[in-house]
Amino acid sequence: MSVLLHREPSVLKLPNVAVPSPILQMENVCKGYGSGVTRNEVLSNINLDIREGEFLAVVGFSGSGKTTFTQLAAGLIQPDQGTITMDGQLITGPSADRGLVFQNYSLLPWLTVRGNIALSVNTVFRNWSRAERRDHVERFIEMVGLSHAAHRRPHELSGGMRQRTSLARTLAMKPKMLLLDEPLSALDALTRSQLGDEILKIWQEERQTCLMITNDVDEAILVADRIVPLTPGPEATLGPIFDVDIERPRNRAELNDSEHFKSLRNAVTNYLVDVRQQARDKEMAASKHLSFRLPDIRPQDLTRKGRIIG
Ligand SMILES: Nc1ncnc2c1ncn2[C@@H]1O[C@H](COP(=O)(O)OP(=O)(O)OP(=O)(O)O)[C@@H](O)[C@H]1O
Repeated sequence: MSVLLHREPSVLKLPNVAVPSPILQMENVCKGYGSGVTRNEVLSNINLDIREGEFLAVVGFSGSGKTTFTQLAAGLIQPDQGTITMDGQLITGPSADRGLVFQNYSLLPWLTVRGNIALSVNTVFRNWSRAERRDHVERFIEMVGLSHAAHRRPHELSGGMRQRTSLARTLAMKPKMLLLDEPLSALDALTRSQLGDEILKIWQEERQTCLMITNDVDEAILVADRIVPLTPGPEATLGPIFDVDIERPRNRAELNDSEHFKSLRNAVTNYLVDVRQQARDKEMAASKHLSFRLPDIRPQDLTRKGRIIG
């Protein structure tokens, strides 16, 4: 096995391998916030095809614009320039086709686990019979291992259980595409790896197209078919695509001993470290040319006779 790095993903030619058609496409997308001197150009010239059925991970540093990227894909915000399409249709707002799981759960506090999931199911599948909807809700509660806690409200759940509920609620709506915005980042290390394994298992069963945003390279390699780094901001953009050609099902413990896993981890990490260093060098060089014009102030003699201080 080898580390495949595609500097030009669009011209990639893989012999005898049919590349699935893209489900979501971003073309020359730019997004910033604010105006005038406070304007912050967050993302610049983002081009990406997300293929039907693939698990794609975007990895980047904190503050580089990962959440902005997910919100654009979800349709919660609009690009300043460029286009984002799903199945060829321009994305102009949120849709049940794209299910979003946030890092902070966003559950309704007055509803139980079952109630939170049922609310979404009842909204999306209005035409189903009551029994169908009930069975569907129970299936997803079971899928995320929360049958024993289905009657509990969010404040009675651990962080991991809340995130499971959030995941089940989104999965139960059967979106064509899952958008996972750092779903594990608020969790402790043990729960993080456990839920990471569960997400992977569920994805292997359901095979929905999945876009996961993360700052954890190991996590990305464990779950993804392809990894794309996001360079540091401002004007963050996507780097080269790394293929994760590691057979599935993948096992976290076995991967740790795999030479291929290690070389891929080094390749992605080195790329991220390099681009961060370049960004810092650029910042340093720019700051050297900065000159400040000091105001022309004449010092006053405050000890002059007759002058009262205090
Ligand atoms: N609504 C907004 N208005 C103004 N600035 C914003 C807004 N949302 C994000 N930003 C700014 O855009 C930049 C990128 O933020 P974003 O949350 O997308 O990054 P991130 O990579 O998800 O960060 P983190 O890893 O810390 O969650 C930051 O400088 C942030 O302050």
